[in-house]
Amino acid sequence: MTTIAVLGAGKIGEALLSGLLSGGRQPEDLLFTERYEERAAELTKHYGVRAVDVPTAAAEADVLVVAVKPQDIDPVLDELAPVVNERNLIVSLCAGLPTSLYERKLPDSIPVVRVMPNTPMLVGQAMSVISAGRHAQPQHLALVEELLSTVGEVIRVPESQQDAVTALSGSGPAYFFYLVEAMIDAGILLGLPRNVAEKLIIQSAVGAAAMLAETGEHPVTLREAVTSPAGTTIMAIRELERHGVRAALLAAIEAARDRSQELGKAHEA
Ligand SMILES: NC(=O)C1=CN([C@@H]2O[C@H](COP(=O)(O)OP(=O)(O)OC[C@H]3O[C@@H](n4cnc5c(N)ncnc54)[C@H](OP(=O)(O)O)[C@@H]3O)[C@@H](O)[C@H]2O)C=CC1
Ligand SMILES: O=C(O)[C@@H]1CCC=N1
Repeated sequence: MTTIAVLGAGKIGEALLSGLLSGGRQPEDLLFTERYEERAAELTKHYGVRAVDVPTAAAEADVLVVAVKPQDIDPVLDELAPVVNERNLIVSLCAGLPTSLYERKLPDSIPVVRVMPNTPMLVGQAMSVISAGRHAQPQHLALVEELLSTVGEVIRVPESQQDAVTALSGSGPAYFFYLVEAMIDAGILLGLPRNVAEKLIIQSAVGAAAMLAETGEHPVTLREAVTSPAGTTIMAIRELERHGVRAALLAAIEAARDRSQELGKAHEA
């Protein structure tokens, strides 16, 4: 069985550990590193997974998943450089960081796969997007695909598309949560009790997502089916257009893409 070490078990690292366990991996096949002992002890207690240092992770694990913030990558690379070997595959989850950064800082020929996952991984519904670095072979991509397919959907894209992917699906769940939060506020504005507003909006979101996933219909067709002539929905759509919501989304996602590019540039040679 492949042993996987998660370097930096924060929000996404923990989601990965939790998702892999729910997907059938055994705690003894997983390892993690963490900066603070208290956090490490908490995770070990909860998941039964062992906390280790970086040399132990490199010696025992086949796959090293880097899940620290991009701003924290330098010390991790310094720790990894002397201990990684040809049996390790590096999988980077870090927004913006190119595979070339790892290839430059780590010994020759270490295979690197860049992945942009998202937090629905916690419930087995991640969208993970993977790209091969210079030394990653088809078997490395296949291994990463196999691991991540236990926690959601996986597709491959050229690495040049990863900043856009980060802005769309990496950050994407946050936009939906923001929308849900705003719609619940609207329910409060209209005088509904909070628990009722929450139930209505969350089930509407779940139902809309299921229709998108299961009918194969275009979102425009699905929206048109809700929008009756001279009815209620078109009045709401007119206000969304008047307030520039579509333009705001385009600008927001472009800004997220730009930030991903900037995080990468901060680590250029
Ligand atoms: N959150 C998300 O939805 C997604 C995040 N990502 C990417 O995943 C990465 C992690 O993001 P996220 O989980 O949100 O961030 P977090 O800050 O929650 O997680 C990072 C974790 O790494 C720990 N850490 C930092 N440096 C080290 C180190 N040297 N050794 C061991 N552990 C260390 C941090 O500890 P401490 O708390 O002490 O700093 C923290 O627990 C980022 O690169 C991000 O771009 C990708 C897709 C989605
Ligand atoms: O906000 C971030 O930078 C990370 C990357 C994608 C989602 N969260």
